[in-house]
Amino acid sequence: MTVNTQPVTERPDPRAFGLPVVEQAQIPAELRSLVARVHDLVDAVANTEADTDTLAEAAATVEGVTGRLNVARRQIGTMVQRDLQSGDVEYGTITNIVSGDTNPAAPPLLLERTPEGLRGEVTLNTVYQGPPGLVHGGWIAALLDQAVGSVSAVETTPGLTAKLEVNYRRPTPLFTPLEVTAEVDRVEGRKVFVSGRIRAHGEVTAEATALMVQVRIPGTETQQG
Ligand SMILES: CCCCCCCCCCCC(=O)SCCNC(=O)CCNC(=O)[C@H](O)C(C)(C)COP(=O)(O)OP(=O)(O)OC[C@H]1O[C@@H](n2cnc3c(N)ncnc32)[C@H](O)[C@@H]1OP(=O)(O)O
Repeated sequence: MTVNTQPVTERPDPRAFGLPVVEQAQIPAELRSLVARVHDLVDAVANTEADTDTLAEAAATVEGVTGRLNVARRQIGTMVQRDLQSGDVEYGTITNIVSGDTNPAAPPLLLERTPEGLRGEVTLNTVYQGPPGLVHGGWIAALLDQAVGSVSAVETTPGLTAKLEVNYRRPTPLFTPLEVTAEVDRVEGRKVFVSGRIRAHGEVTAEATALMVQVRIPGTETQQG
């Protein structure tokens, strides 16, 4: 791996950019429970064949609960600080659609550091369905984008996806543990070349290569190129 970038120890703190940061351990258990219940609710709604009286009652109940929760909303861009088992600190948006702690629509994908990069496991239900019984191709890309973006952020500094190429090798099944891995291949100035894979039953179902461009950090332009 060619490394020509900022040392990891200089990873920017989102607070310096005016973004609120919530420590993962400080997310209340009650909120985590609510997120899990609503995650299950989305699946139930997507698949229900309940009678119309039950549907109308459920809609009214959910509308009421939504109103009560909307009384106090977080600032857009709120970040969560995660302390990885490896001792690294990672920041992500708290509502990130793939891995956000408070997003009931997130599967969620939780990634941990390995000697090669990052690794996580996720099992998707019919909310993520594309073809019958299979994961939607856009969601496969989303999982891979998150994994390669995260490995770039953890191993170098945070960036945005400039280019993502996905090869769909085999159908990716629902209700099956999927292994997601990502690694940094090389770094050239602000350009971080990364790759990722999804495996089901040990077989690669999709793989991606991507270019992440590191975010410009004020005061470091000459180091970053
Ligand atoms: C803290 C939280 C962490 C949290 C952890 C993060 C996990 C998040 C994972 C999800 C990631 C996302 O979804 S990100 C969201 C989707 N992506 C986006 O919205 C990005 C939209 N695009 C952009 O904003 C911009 O194009 C950028 C930032 C990518 C690049 O703009 P820039 O910063 O002005 O840089 P620029 O000078 O143009 O390019 C720098 C170098 O990269 C090359 N380059 C740029 N784009 C491309 C390209 N598509 N293909 C080839 N090469 C390219 C240029 O030629 C140049 O090479 P050279 O001349 O230097 O050789």
